[in-house]
Order: sequence, then structure tokens, then C-alpha cells
Amino acid sequence: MIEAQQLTKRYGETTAVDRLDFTVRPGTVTGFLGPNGAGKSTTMRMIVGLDAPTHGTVTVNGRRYAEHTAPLQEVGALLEAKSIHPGRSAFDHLMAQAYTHGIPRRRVEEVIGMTGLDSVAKKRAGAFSLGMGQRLGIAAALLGDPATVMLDEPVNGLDPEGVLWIRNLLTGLASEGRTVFVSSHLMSEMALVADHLIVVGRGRLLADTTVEELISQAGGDTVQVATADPARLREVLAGPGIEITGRVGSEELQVTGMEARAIGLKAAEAGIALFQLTAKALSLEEAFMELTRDAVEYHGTTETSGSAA
Ligand SMILES: Nc1ncnc2c1ncn2[C@@H]1O[C@H](COP(=O)(O)OP(=O)(O)OP(=O)(O)O)[C@@H](O)[C@H]1O
Repeated sequence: MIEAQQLTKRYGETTAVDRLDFTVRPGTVTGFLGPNGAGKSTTMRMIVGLDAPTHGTVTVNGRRYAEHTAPLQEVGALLEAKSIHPGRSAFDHLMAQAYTHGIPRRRVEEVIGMTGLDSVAKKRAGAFSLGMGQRLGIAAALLGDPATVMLDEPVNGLDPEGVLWIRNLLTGLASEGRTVFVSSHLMSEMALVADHLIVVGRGRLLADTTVEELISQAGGDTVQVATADPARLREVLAGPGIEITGRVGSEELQVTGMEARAIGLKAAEAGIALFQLTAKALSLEEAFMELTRDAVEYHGTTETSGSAA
């Protein structure tokens, strides 16, 4: 469990983290989302005591990081720019950490197996690919068998197989009852792995919600339908809580408040042929963009075209 109360970090004029209140609970994967410069890394550094808050507190399993007698057994973290001695092997790197924290060699072998590093464990870490380096960082985070696991942008630079591996690892750790806190600036990635989302922008809390809630708030239940007779389809689908939009003269309609399956069945009952019946999959990414629009540090100059709804 991670609990932040009024957590604030200022660097001179910049307020990197601004009065954040949130709780990360065990047994689920919590995504920590925000555009570049939103304050995610700074928050994570404060969680593991690498930065001191200017104001407010953050605790792991009920205590500040520095107050834990065996912090590695409480929280394992993969932070960006992890420094690993390039001449040392993965095995030696993990053994050195294990030794200084009273962790047995057996656990080092276990985490090497868990992260798929068996075949390269004796090679110099300096020769590791980005993906292998990430795996080694995760192995180090898991070394103390911690109840809380925190990873900063773990999928950055990974190939599809590596991304899938991280996804399975995270859901597996959560199903063992651990607290899993993972940052990303990619909504699409988080939507696949996280149950709960904490969204920040310019250091402020923008949302603390479940993925389902965010989807429904974003109109994720919008279904795109196309038919030769949109006017009749409108009549057939009309009802309380159902909103139907579409351009005049277009065969396409956007329906919210009714699932694709129900729309298909109603159209079939009325003998209306549908050419298209698509649940709008992009809405989650759009919701994130909308939520963080004012919080993006550097806007590009390219205009993106809005949806035709
Ligand atoms: N040591 C520091 N000194 C001065 N400013 C800093 C320092 N660390 C972070 N900042 C600033 O604080 C803000 C938040 O940065 P942070 O790295 O925490 O964001 P982030 O959400 O992790 O971004 P990214 O997704 O790009 O990693 C930024 O404006 C950044 O420039």
C-alpha cells in the first residue's frame, strides 16, 4: 500500500508535484499516467526516499521509506536511469545487492529465472540490450520479495514480446496480493494492464478512477453504425438514455447508451441491414488526451482532426 498526502515537490520555480493525495492498494495493478513532465518520476523518487518532499508525506506499507528497517523487502522499484556497473555480470550485480541486504543466493537464482535472464546471467551487464537491462532492473526490484512493486516506464523501448512479458508479470504480481504501481505516458498500454488509474498533469491529480469508469466517462460505449436507412434505425433505437448523432445525408450514426450487440439485435428485428457495427476503441486514448490537454508541457504545432460525432 502506498499513501500520499498533500505530497508536494518544488524545484525552485517549478512545482513538479503539487499537493497529491492518493492511495495505491494491494491486489491490483495501478497505472500512474500523465504526459511528459507531469511529475510521475518525481513522485516515485519520493516514494523510495530518493527525493524529499517539500511538503506533505508519502508512506509505503504505513511508514515512510526511511523508517523501514528492511526497505528492499517492503518496496522494490525500477526507476529510470538505473545505474548498473557495466563490467559486472547480472548475477554479480544481483548478488552484491542481495549480500548487502541479507538476501540468500537462492532468491537471486529465483529472480533470474522469473525474469528470463538464465542464459545471460553471467554476461557483462554493459553488453545488455535495453530489454535485458529492463529485465535486470525488474529482477533487482523483486529481489527482496517486496509486498509493493513500483516500476517507472517499464515498457519503454521494449519489443512486443517484452511488453507482453511485463504485462503478464504485473498481473501475476497483483494476483499474489502485492501492490503494483506502474507509470507510463501511454494510455493504450495502461488500459491493457491496469485496473485502477491515477492520472496527473503538471503535478496535480487529474483522475483517480477505474479503467471502466474512465471509459464510460469518455463515451467509450459509443458504437459506430452504418445502414442504408439511418432515419429508420434512429426510430428503432430511440429510447431513454440513448443518444444518436450523425451527419445529415450520411449513412453513419454514432450511438451511445446501447451496446453493439443490442443494436445489432434491434436492427435485425426491424429488418434493417447494417454495413458496420463498431464499438469505438480509440475513446480511452482520447479521454486521456482530453483530460491532460491543458497539462501537456510542450504542445506540438500539428493540428489533429476531431471526430465527426
Ligand atoms: N532535479 C530536478 N531539478 C529541476 N527540475 C526538475 C527536476 N526533476 C524534475 N524536474 C521538473 O519537474 C517536472 C516533473 O518532472 P518528472 O520527471 O517528475 O515528470 P514525469 O511525469 O516523470 O515525466 P516523463 O514522462 O517525461 O518522465 C518537470 O517539469 C521537470 O522538468
